[in-house]
Amino acid sequence: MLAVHFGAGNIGRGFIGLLLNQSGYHTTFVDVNGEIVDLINEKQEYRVVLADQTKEEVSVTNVSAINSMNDPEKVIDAIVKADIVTTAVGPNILPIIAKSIVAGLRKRVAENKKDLSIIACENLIGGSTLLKNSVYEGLSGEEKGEFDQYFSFPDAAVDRIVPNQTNDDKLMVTVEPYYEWVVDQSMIKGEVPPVKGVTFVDDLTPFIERKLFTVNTGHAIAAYLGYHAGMKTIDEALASNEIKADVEHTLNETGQLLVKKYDFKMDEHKSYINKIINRFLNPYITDEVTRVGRAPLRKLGANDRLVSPAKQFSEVVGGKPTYLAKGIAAALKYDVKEDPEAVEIQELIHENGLKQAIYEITALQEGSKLVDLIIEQYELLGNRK
Ligand SMILES: NC(=O)C1=CN([C@@H]2O[C@H](COP(=O)(O)OP(=O)(O)OC[C@H]3O[C@@H](n4cnc5c(N)ncnc54)[C@H](O)[C@@H]3O)[C@@H](O)[C@H]2O)C=CC1
Ligand SMILES: O=P(O)(O)OC[C@H]1O[C@](O)(CO)[C@@H](O)[C@@H]1O
Repeated sequence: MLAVHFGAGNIGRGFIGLLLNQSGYHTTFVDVNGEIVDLINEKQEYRVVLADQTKEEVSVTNVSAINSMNDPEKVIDAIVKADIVTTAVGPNILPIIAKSIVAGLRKRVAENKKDLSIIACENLIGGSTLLKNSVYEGLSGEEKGEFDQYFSFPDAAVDRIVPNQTNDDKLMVTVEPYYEWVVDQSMIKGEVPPVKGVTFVDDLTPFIERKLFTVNTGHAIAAYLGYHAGMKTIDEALASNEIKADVEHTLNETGQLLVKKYDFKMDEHKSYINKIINRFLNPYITDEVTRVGRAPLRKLGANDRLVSPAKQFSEVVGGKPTYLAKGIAAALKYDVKEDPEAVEIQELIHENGLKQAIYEITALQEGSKLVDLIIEQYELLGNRK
């Protein structure tokens, strides 16, 4: 079996590539990082090491890689032959890789007409659907009909913390032991791809919201408040009782929302929250606040981990989501010079004023009480230490 995976980065090698290998696939990674591509082709294997006391090491074999900048035709041919296509490139890159995917799928329709699932493993709601929309953009009506017949873009939720890697061995990836990969099987046409470790469900929404609004919300709050307090890493941030309490209060807000919306049991959800906070505290992982807080414009988007639960909290639970608003305010103050999205946010605030910038970034509407709450928290936060 052949898997084509876009993005040979941390999650690509450390999570998706690992499970594909353990499920018996040969994985062809597609990436634009020439050094990583060459190393994968030279070594044909890499190591994944668990970040716990065991430091257990697993070897991932049966791998190759294509540099999509140099060999776009090879990518197309790999898609024609693939039994599954997955991605972990970052949400902003999905429209870029859609171009090679559409070319590969067109050739596949012409040559073998076999069913194929294309699964985006990114931190967002409806990632595969977003990729599908980009793929379908340039198709004729007839082509859309053919693609609908053979190709599925099931949405997925992926959860495993893989920090930036600092190993001498450039292919080795250190990962936390925990993982969860949930795929919406109701969106799959034909056979469900046999990937060990994937949970197939008929309705992904509760799973993706539970994960995004707990793991990713909690992590983002720790990152933005940590950065604001002058800290470099997540463990440093959570060593502050004040920030840890802010994370807990925020997850209590998202927890109230999730419990009410999906009828989760409160005690079970509280255990889930505790498990997540313990994952953030993993002493075998050093995770930079600038990695976890990266791309703040995306993270402040209407459907992402901060604004979406804050909006829904007011509608579903009622009352003020004070701690979510504090996290949003901290994200608006995140001014890392090396992060283009952080720079853009600061420019928007500078040029248009805070209120207009919030409307533009979050798509919240004029008159929203949440905007007033965010501004209140923004002022309370003061200057960065
Ligand atoms: N690192 C983590 O703990 C987790 C990350 N994710 C998600 O996985 C995705 C990837 O994240 P990471 O692996 O951390 O990032 P990363 O930066 O380590 O990996 C991204 C890879 O995509 C490659 N890439 C960029 N443009 C490309 C293109 N046009 N074609 C092919 N490859 C391209 C990069 O060269 C890089 O190797 C993101 O959406 C992230 O939200 C999800 C869960 C956990
Ligand atoms: O990958 P993103 O969406 O930029 O955000 C970083 C988040 O992703 C993770 O890497 C894994 O879910 C978390 O560590 C963090 O919450």
